Amino acid sequence: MLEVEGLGKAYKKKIVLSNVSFSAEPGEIIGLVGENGAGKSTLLNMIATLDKPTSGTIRLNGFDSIGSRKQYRKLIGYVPQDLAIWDSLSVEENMLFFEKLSWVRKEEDALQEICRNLALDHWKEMAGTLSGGQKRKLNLAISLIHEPDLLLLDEPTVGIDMRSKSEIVHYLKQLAIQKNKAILYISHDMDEIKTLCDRLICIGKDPFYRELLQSANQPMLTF
Ligand SMILES: Nc1ncnc2c1ncn2[C@@H]1O[C@H](COP(=O)(O)OP(=O)(O)OP(=O)(O)O)[C@@H](O)[C@H]1O
Repeated sequence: MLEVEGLGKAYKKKIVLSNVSFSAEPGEIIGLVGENGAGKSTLLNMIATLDKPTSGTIRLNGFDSIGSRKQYRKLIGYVPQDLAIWDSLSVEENMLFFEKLSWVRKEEDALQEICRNLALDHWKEMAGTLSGGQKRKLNLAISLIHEPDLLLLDEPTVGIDMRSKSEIVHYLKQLAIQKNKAILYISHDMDEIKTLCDRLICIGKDPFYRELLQSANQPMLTF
Protein backbone atom coordinates (compact mmCIF):
# COMPACT_ATOMS: atom_id res chain seq x y z
CA MET A 1 0.00 0.00 0.00
CA LEU A 2 2.53 2.69 1.15
CA GLU A 3 6.00 2.19 -0.27
CA VAL A 4 8.82 4.50 0.75
CA GLU A 5 12.06 3.85 -1.10
CA GLY A 6 15.50 5.37 -0.60
CA LEU A 7 14.04 8.58 0.80
CA GLY A 8 16.44 11.39 1.64
CA LYS A 9 16.10 15.00 2.73
CA ALA A 10 18.67 17.76 3.04
CA TYR A 11 18.13 21.41 3.89
CA LYS A 12 20.96 23.14 2.02
CA LYS A 13 24.04 21.20 3.26
CA LYS A 14 22.33 19.72 6.30
CA ILE A 15 21.36 16.09 5.72
CA VAL A 16 18.33 15.26 7.87
CA LEU A 17 17.34 11.87 6.43
CA SER A 18 19.07 9.46 4.11
CA ASN A 19 18.03 6.23 2.46
CA VAL A 20 14.81 5.63 4.41
CA SER A 21 12.89 2.65 3.04
CA PHE A 22 9.83 0.93 4.48
CA SER A 23 6.31 -0.08 3.60
CA ALA A 24 2.98 -0.02 5.41
CA GLU A 25 0.01 -2.29 4.86
CA PRO A 26 -3.71 -1.63 5.45
CA GLY A 27 -4.63 -2.08 9.11
CA GLU A 28 -1.10 -1.41 10.37
CA ILE A 29 -0.23 1.22 12.97
CA ILE A 30 3.41 2.25 12.73
CA GLY A 31 5.05 4.46 15.35
CA LEU A 32 7.61 7.04 14.18
CA VAL A 33 9.91 7.55 17.12
CA GLY A 34 13.27 9.13 17.94
CA GLU A 35 14.89 12.07 19.70
CA ASN A 36 13.95 15.73 19.13
CA GLY A 37 15.23 17.00 15.81
CA ALA A 38 15.86 13.50 14.40
CA GLY A 39 13.64 14.11 11.37
CA LYS A 40 10.28 12.47 12.21
CA SER A 41 8.15 15.45 11.18
CA THR A 42 10.30 15.91 8.08
CA LEU A 43 9.55 12.31 7.08
CA LEU A 44 5.83 12.67 7.82
CA ASN A 45 5.65 15.98 5.94
CA MET A 46 7.21 14.42 2.84
CA ILE A 47 4.68 11.57 2.98
CA ALA A 48 1.96 14.23 3.41
CA THR A 49 3.36 15.97 0.25
CA LEU A 50 4.03 19.15 2.25
CA ASP A 51 7.77 18.89 1.66
CA LYS A 52 9.72 17.49 -1.30
CA PRO A 53 12.24 14.67 -0.89
CA THR A 54 15.80 15.37 -2.00
CA SER A 55 15.98 11.76 -3.18
CA GLY A 56 13.85 8.62 -3.28
CA THR A 57 10.19 7.90 -3.95
CA ILE A 58 6.90 7.56 -2.09
CA ARG A 59 4.03 5.59 -3.58
CA LEU A 60 0.56 4.95 -2.19
CA ASN A 61 -1.69 2.37 -3.85
CA GLY A 62 0.57 2.71 -6.88
CA PHE A 63 0.30 6.53 -7.07
CA ASP A 64 3.56 8.48 -6.90
CA SER A 65 3.53 11.35 -4.37
CA ILE A 66 4.97 13.75 -6.95
CA GLY A 67 4.01 12.36 -10.38
CA SER A 68 0.40 11.53 -9.36
CA ARG A 69 0.07 14.06 -6.56
CA LYS A 70 -3.64 14.75 -7.08
CA GLN A 71 -4.72 11.09 -6.82
CA TYR A 72 -2.16 10.42 -4.06
CA ARG A 73 -3.46 13.31 -1.93
CA LYS A 74 -7.02 11.96 -1.98
CA LEU A 75 -5.78 8.88 -0.13
CA ILE A 76 -4.10 10.62 2.80
CA GLY A 77 -5.36 12.31 5.95
CA TYR A 78 -2.91 14.51 7.84
CA VAL A 79 -3.12 15.78 11.41
CA PRO A 80 -0.42 18.38 12.10
CA GLN A 81 1.18 18.97 15.49
CA ASP A 82 -0.51 22.38 15.73
CA LEU A 83 -4.28 22.60 15.83
CA ALA A 84 -5.85 23.55 12.50
CA ILE A 85 -9.43 24.38 13.50
CA TRP A 86 -11.53 27.57 13.52
CA ASP A 87 -12.00 28.73 17.13
CA SER A 88 -14.85 31.09 16.22
CA LEU A 89 -16.90 28.32 14.57
CA SER A 90 -18.82 25.55 16.34
CA VAL A 91 -17.81 21.90 15.99
CA GLU A 92 -20.67 21.51 13.49
CA GLU A 93 -19.56 24.55 11.45
CA ASN A 94 -15.93 23.37 11.46
CA MET A 95 -16.98 19.95 10.14
CA LEU A 96 -19.25 21.49 7.47
CA PHE A 97 -16.53 23.97 6.46
CA PHE A 98 -13.88 21.28 6.00
CA GLU A 99 -16.37 18.98 4.24
CA LYS A 100 -16.78 21.73 1.61
CA LEU A 101 -13.01 21.83 1.13
CA SER A 102 -12.84 18.06 0.87
CA TRP A 103 -13.28 16.10 -2.35
CA VAL A 104 -16.15 13.93 -0.97
CA ARG A 105 -19.69 14.97 -0.08
CA LYS A 106 -20.92 13.89 3.36
CA GLU A 107 -24.32 14.42 4.98
CA GLU A 108 -24.36 16.27 8.30
CA ASP A 109 -25.41 13.07 10.10
CA ALA A 110 -22.31 11.27 8.83
CA LEU A 111 -20.09 14.17 9.93
CA GLN A 112 -21.67 14.14 13.37
CA GLU A 113 -21.13 10.40 13.61
CA ILE A 114 -17.38 10.81 13.06
CA CYS A 115 -17.33 13.14 16.09
CA ARG A 116 -19.57 10.87 18.16
CA ASN A 117 -17.31 7.88 17.48
CA LEU A 118 -14.46 9.93 18.89
CA ALA A 119 -16.53 10.70 22.02
CA LEU A 120 -16.74 14.35 20.91
CA ASP A 121 -20.32 15.25 21.88
CA HIS A 122 -20.15 19.02 21.61
CA TRP A 123 -21.70 19.53 18.19
CA LYS A 124 -23.04 23.06 18.80
CA GLU A 125 -20.17 24.31 20.97
CA MET A 126 -17.64 26.88 19.74
CA ALA A 127 -14.31 25.19 19.01
CA GLY A 128 -12.52 27.94 20.95
CA THR A 129 -14.26 26.92 24.19
CA LEU A 130 -13.53 23.17 23.89
CA SER A 131 -11.00 21.53 26.20
CA GLY A 132 -7.55 20.69 24.82
CA GLY A 133 -8.55 17.03 24.36
CA GLN A 134 -11.77 17.92 22.56
CA LYS A 135 -9.88 20.27 20.23
CA ARG A 136 -7.47 17.44 19.40
CA LYS A 137 -10.42 15.16 18.65
CA LEU A 138 -11.94 17.77 16.33
CA ASN A 139 -8.58 18.14 14.57
CA LEU A 140 -8.56 14.37 14.06
CA ALA A 141 -12.25 14.22 13.01
CA ILE A 142 -11.59 16.80 10.26
CA SER A 143 -8.81 14.64 8.80
CA LEU A 144 -11.23 11.69 8.56
CA ILE A 145 -14.01 13.39 6.57
CA HIS A 146 -12.79 12.05 3.21
CA GLU A 147 -12.12 8.54 4.61
CA PRO A 148 -8.39 8.42 3.78
CA ASP A 149 -6.60 5.06 3.41
CA LEU A 150 -3.50 6.37 5.16
CA LEU A 151 -3.60 8.57 8.25
CA LEU A 152 -0.54 10.66 9.16
CA LEU A 153 -0.52 11.85 12.77
CA ASP A 154 2.06 14.21 14.24
CA GLU A 155 1.80 13.84 18.04
CA PRO A 156 -2.02 13.96 18.07
CA THR A 157 -2.35 13.47 21.84
CA VAL A 158 0.36 15.81 23.09
CA GLY A 159 -0.57 17.77 26.23
CA ILE A 160 -4.06 16.36 26.74
CA ASP A 161 -5.69 14.62 29.70
CA MET A 162 -5.50 10.84 30.12
CA ARG A 163 -9.17 10.23 29.37
CA SER A 164 -9.10 12.02 25.99
CA LYS A 165 -5.78 10.35 25.23
CA SER A 166 -7.20 6.91 25.94
CA GLU A 167 -10.34 7.66 23.85
CA ILE A 168 -8.20 8.75 20.89
CA VAL A 169 -5.92 5.71 21.20
CA HIS A 170 -8.95 3.37 21.41
CA TYR A 171 -10.54 5.05 18.38
CA LEU A 172 -7.36 4.75 16.28
CA LYS A 173 -7.00 1.07 17.15
CA GLN A 174 -10.60 0.43 16.03
CA LEU A 175 -10.06 2.47 12.87
CA ALA A 176 -7.09 0.33 11.89
CA ILE A 177 -8.75 -2.99 12.76
CA GLN A 178 -12.30 -2.38 11.55
CA LYS A 179 -11.74 -0.04 8.61
CA ASN A 180 -8.37 -1.36 7.56
CA LYS A 181 -6.66 2.03 7.63
CA ALA A 182 -2.89 2.34 7.81
CA ILE A 183 -1.67 4.83 10.40
CA LEU A 184 1.74 6.49 10.77
CA TYR A 185 2.01 7.98 14.21
CA ILE A 186 4.66 10.24 15.75
CA SER A 187 4.78 9.98 19.53
CA HIS A 188 7.15 10.50 22.46
CA ASP A 189 4.84 8.62 24.82
CA MET A 190 6.24 5.17 25.62
CA ASP A 191 2.96 3.78 27.02
CA GLU A 192 1.06 4.95 23.99
CA ILE A 193 3.66 3.46 21.65
CA LYS A 194 3.41 0.09 23.42
CA THR A 195 -0.41 0.09 23.44
CA LEU A 196 -1.03 1.35 19.97
CA CYS A 197 1.76 0.52 17.54
CA ASP A 198 2.24 -2.77 15.70
CA ARG A 199 5.81 -1.83 14.86
CA LEU A 200 8.23 1.07 15.05
CA ILE A 201 10.44 3.15 12.81
CA CYS A 202 13.21 4.74 14.84
CA ILE A 203 14.77 7.85 13.32
CA GLY A 204 18.07 9.22 14.67
CA LYS A 205 21.29 7.92 16.09
CA ASP A 206 20.87 8.42 19.83
CA PRO A 207 21.87 5.02 21.38
CA PHE A 208 19.93 5.76 24.59
CA TYR A 209 16.76 6.17 22.59
CA ARG A 210 17.36 3.07 20.50
CA GLU A 211 17.97 0.90 23.58
CA LEU A 212 14.89 2.26 25.30
CA LEU A 213 12.76 1.50 22.26
CA GLN A 214 14.20 -1.98 21.89
CA SER A 215 12.90 -2.67 25.40
CA ALA A 216 9.38 -2.14 24.02
CA ASN A 217 9.95 -5.46 22.27
CA GLN A 218 8.23 -4.47 19.05
CA PRO A 219 9.51 -5.03 15.52
CA MET A 220 11.63 -1.98 14.68
CA LEU A 221 13.45 -0.49 11.70
CA THR A 222 16.18 2.09 12.37
CA PHE A 223 17.42 4.90 10.11
N1 LIG B 1 12.47 24.02 6.67
C1 LIG B 1 13.58 23.68 7.28
N2 LIG B 1 14.75 24.30 7.01
C2 LIG B 1 15.89 23.93 7.60
N3 LIG B 1 15.99 22.96 8.51
C3 LIG B 1 14.87 22.32 8.84
C4 LIG B 1 13.60 22.63 8.26
N4 LIG B 1 12.67 21.79 8.77
C5 LIG B 1 13.32 21.00 9.65
N5 LIG B 1 14.64 21.31 9.69
C6 LIG B 1 15.66 20.66 10.53
O1 LIG B 1 15.57 19.27 10.31
C7 LIG B 1 15.83 18.55 11.51
C8 LIG B 1 14.69 17.58 11.77
O2 LIG B 1 13.54 18.33 12.17
P1 LIG B 1 12.16 17.61 12.48
O3 LIG B 1 11.20 18.67 12.89
O4 LIG B 1 11.79 16.74 11.35
O5 LIG B 1 12.54 16.70 13.74
P2 LIG B 1 11.60 15.85 14.68
O6 LIG B 1 12.22 14.50 14.82
O7 LIG B 1 10.20 15.89 14.18
O8 LIG B 1 11.74 16.65 16.05
P3 LIG B 1 10.69 16.85 17.27
O9 LIG B 1 10.61 15.54 18.02
O10 LIG B 1 11.34 17.93 18.09
O11 LIG B 1 9.37 17.28 16.69
C9 LIG B 1 16.02 19.59 12.61
O12 LIG B 1 17.40 19.78 12.83
C10 LIG B 1 15.40 20.84 12.03
O13 LIG B 1 16.02 21.99 12.52
